[in-house]
Amino acid sequence: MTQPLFRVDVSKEQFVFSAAHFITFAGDICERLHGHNYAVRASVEGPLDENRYVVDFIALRDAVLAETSQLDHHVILPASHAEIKITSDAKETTATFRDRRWVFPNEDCVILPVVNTTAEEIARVIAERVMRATREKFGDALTWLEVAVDENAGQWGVCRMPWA
Ligand SMILES: Nc1nc2c(c(=O)[nH]1)N=C([C@H](O)[C@H](O)COP(=O)(O)OP(=O)(O)OP(=O)(O)O)CN2
Repeated sequence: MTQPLFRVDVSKEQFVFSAAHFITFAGDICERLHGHNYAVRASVEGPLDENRYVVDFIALRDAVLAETSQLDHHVILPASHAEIKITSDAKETTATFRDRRWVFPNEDCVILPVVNTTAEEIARVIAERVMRATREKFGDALTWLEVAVDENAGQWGVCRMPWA
């Protein structure tokens, strides 16, 4: 008989983070700076442990919250975009795209290791960081971790990472 599959999902009001960003699309269209109230859901699949848990909801919740809290009330900028260039001095962070320029106080910015600050890429970064933070506690038996980021009331970017 096939074994049942188990999963836990955490999707909390506390995970909502308000942040500003802009992306490029269709080659060379660069959005204006704008904000979203991003929502986040995280899921983990695997066998049940001795508690009959996949993982403890609370541990997963706290690991996700640690990441979303760092993004709340910040401008999210891409570290690896081909044309959006980010530089920082002691005080300010400057983003440029061709002849456009945005200048922010350093403390208002979070620069993520992404090509474009899409919901999919933000989901990947959160997933990588949550996996790193929980790997020791959750062990090796899980099959995958998924993080979903909602940019605008039902527009989700989702990243599923093998628990390898
Ligand atoms: N697969 C993806 N598609 C799009 C993404 C994304 O991250 N992944 N992102 C965008 C833009 O960021 C866009 O700004 C989305 O914001 P939204 O407010 O939903 O766009 P609208 O222009 O329709 O704004 P309204 O205020 O709702 O009119 C696009 N696609």
